[in-house]
Amino acid sequence: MVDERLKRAFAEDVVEMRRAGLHPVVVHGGGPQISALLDRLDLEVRFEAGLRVTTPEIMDVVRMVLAGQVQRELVGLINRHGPLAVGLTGEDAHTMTAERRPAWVNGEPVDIGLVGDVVDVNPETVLALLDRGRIPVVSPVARGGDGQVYNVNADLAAAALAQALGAEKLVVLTDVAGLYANWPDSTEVIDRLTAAELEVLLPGLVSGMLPKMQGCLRAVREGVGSAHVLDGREPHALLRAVLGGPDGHGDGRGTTVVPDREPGRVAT
Ligand SMILES: Nc1ncnc2c1ncn2[C@@H]1O[C@H](COP(=O)(O)OP(=O)(O)O)[C@@H](O)[C@H]1O
Ligand SMILES: CC(=O)N[C@@H](CCC(=O)OP(=O)(O)O)C(=O)O
Repeated sequence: MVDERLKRAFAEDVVEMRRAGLHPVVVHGGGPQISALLDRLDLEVRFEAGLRVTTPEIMDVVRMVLAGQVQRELVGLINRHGPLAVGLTGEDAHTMTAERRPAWVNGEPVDIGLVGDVVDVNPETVLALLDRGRIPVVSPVARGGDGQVYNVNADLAAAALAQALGAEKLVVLTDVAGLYANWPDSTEVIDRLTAAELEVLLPGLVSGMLPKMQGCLRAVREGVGSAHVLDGREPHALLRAVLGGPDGHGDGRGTTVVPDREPGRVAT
């Protein structure tokens, strides 16, 4: 999402999915763009357990960059192909409600400020947009029952929305080839694992991969058919994973997380 060519390819893929009769919903991030503006404003850029330490001042910047810059840009790129994309944040029509998310580092709780966990999703607005043939583009910002606005990690927001929509797939794009088995010592990608296998690996995961895989686990445990971590540096990785492949069910790249018992799979 910081490379013009890749951004255009992503928008094309989403439009192609729509044309193929699927109902894509985009939840975007923007960590690098937020960090760049914080730097310019001389505000601290700090992450704990893969989540940005978010003061009220930083929250204003997060919301401005996500809803005012990254989301607008994606909506614009998709809409080059027709009147398709409509942007919203989790705040709109209470699409997502958040609660302060605690973080633990080495077993100790750390204060990461206004970081939220999605505790409730009202998918009505997203469903209504899908019904009208639109492509919802959702920024991961949500209000709490306390009226406070929270910064939600994009992967966790996507997982919560996928769960509430009963999505067939959660697809997460990142800047590596997938979940590496032995990061940072090796770049051998784990191509497929079950929810139970992922649960075992989770405590050993660090930085941005932790919320990403927590999101994948949550999604497949809560009814999403499968979750995929793909290399977003490869143009059209999304379309290949969703429509490509000999069986029309992905091209086998990246990491796929499947529920513990896949529907239709016969136990042997
Ligand atoms: N096991 C792992 N496999 C792959 N990447 C990992 C792993 N553990 C940590 N990482 C780091 O996580 C990063 C992806 O997370 P993040 O930067 O938050 O991604 P995004 O911006 O795509 O959400 C990778 O660039 C890599 O530095
Ligand atoms: C709580 C938290 O960390 N929120 C993220 C929201 C954006 C995001 O998730 O962006 P990426 O997908 O590019 O990482 C942040 O402030 O960076």
